[in-house]
Amino acid sequence: MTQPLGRKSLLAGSRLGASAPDRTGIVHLGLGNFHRAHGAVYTAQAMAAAGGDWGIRGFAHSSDRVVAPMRAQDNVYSILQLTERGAEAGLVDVHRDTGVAAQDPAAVVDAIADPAHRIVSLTVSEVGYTRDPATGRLALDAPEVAADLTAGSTPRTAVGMIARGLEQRAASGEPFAVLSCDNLQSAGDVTRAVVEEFLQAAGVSDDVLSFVSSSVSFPNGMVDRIVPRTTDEHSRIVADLLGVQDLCPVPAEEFTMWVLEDDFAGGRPAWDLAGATFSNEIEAYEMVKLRLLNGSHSLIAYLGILSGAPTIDVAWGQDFVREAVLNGITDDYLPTFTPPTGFDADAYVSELDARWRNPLIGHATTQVGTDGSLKLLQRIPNAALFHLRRGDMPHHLALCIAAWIACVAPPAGFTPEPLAERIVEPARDRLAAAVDGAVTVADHVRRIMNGGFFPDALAEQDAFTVRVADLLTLVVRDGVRAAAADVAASR
Ligand SMILES: NC(=O)c1ccc[n+]([C@@H]2O[C@H](COP(=O)([O-])OP(=O)(O)OC[C@H]3O[C@@H](n4cnc5c(N)ncnc54)[C@H](O)[C@@H]3O)[C@@H](O)[C@H]2O)c1
Ligand SMILES: O=P(O)(O)OC[C@@H](O)[C@@H](O)[C@H](O)[C@H](O)CO
Repeated sequence: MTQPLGRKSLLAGSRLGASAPDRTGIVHLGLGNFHRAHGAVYTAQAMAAAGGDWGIRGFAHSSDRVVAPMRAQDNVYSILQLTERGAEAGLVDVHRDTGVAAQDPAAVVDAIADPAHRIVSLTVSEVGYTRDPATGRLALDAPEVAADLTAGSTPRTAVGMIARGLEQRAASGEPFAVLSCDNLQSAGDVTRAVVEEFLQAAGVSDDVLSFVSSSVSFPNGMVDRIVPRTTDEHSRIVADLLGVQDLCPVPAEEFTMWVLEDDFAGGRPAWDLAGATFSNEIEAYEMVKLRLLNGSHSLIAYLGILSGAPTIDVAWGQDFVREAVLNGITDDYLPTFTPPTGFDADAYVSELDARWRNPLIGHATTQVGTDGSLKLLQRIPNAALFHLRRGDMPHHLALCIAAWIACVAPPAGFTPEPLAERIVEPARDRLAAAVDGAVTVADHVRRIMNGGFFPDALAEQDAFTVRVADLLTLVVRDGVRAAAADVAASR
């Protein structure tokens, strides 16, 4: 009989952060699995190595799915590391308080304003930045942003809560850092831009704007660890390994990486002692991660879903997927950026192969394929434009978009594998409205490419739209393997 997990229970395995004080120095927005297996672990390790009042006050965005079990076990939880050698579990004890932003958004605003806190970190997913896909700027017309900007309202979006928190904080003048840990290109710069756009639209004083520009830093960074959703099986393995019943364990691969700009206006934990790298080459690291890993991940996911593969390792085990992805890395991604000093592309790709092959991870293709309308923006347009502006066709990037459309906005008469229905796609209704009445696949694709789902610069590239349409036609008529074969033959 296993006992419930909590600070007072008998604990087995390694426990990170056990000696941490109760004071909190970091506010975290987005208490999902990634933060709990990445930033939280680095912070616990940094505190174990060097101390500091860096305990985390964590907020989930809207549901208590994670918060309720976290609270029931004193905010302690386990990481289940799924390695080629088998599973290993350890406990993380670094969250000192948890809550749900939607239930008490004012608490988030106050926590950001509280001078004791020196960092707000974010894993709110690409959706959480409330940006307009066509312009990349804060979506001032989106109903949730407009509501946050209404005078006297309590903000509910992540950007609104941060902006109002900084507005309050300006009174104390205490320096602060806003640290995005989402898969965004130039994550810090993007976050600063949307927060400042919010403050300007809200008509705050010049003093507040000058506080944010001079005393609040928005470091850029690259985050990497594959962290799937938790299943009952993960809980069972943790119970076996640790002898405790954890209600919210987090499964994760062994690999972990964090590269950051060292620009924390109010100080930071000793994350370097926990294995994080501080570098001035963040953009280069981001390119490697967002294009080679995330861009390829999307292609594996959509080709996998269209061929009935439920997980990344199963999709990756298919020759046509491996061929498309590896050729896509060589032809379409690697030429588009200057990698960081000392980067070894062959070694990186071989490590990716091992990570995607890991059968214990069970990373659902539908999880990776979720929110594609926002994720693909980080992974495809800039790389595609690099080639198109030189007169070259990035066939694999076109294939990725065609496969995404086949999954989430299939043309009339085409029904993708049932897995496709499990993809959470916030733009599904808008996509359906855009293609309503389309008579040909070419028309279907043109309406999407020109419908505000992609940056205008990509929408203007007619040849790319035509190539996406050709590939979608092949998917519909002959299947996804035929489309991938056409891409292979076009190299
Ligand atoms: N899981 C991974 O492998 C991984 C790896 C690297 C980076 N990331 C980054 O972390 C993000 C979260 O991943 P996860 O695995 O924790 O996912 P998750 O589904 O467990 O958590 C998503 C989090 O985003 C929050 N969120 C969702 N919509 C929001 C909105 N509109 N506004 C504010 N918050 C919102 C949710 O409350 C939740 O905390 C990813 O989108 C990605 O940017 C994840
Ligand atoms: O995390 P997302 O939702 O942005 O994208 C899904 C995957 O591509 C991603 O989670 C990777 O697993 C991760 O970025 C690896 O570090």
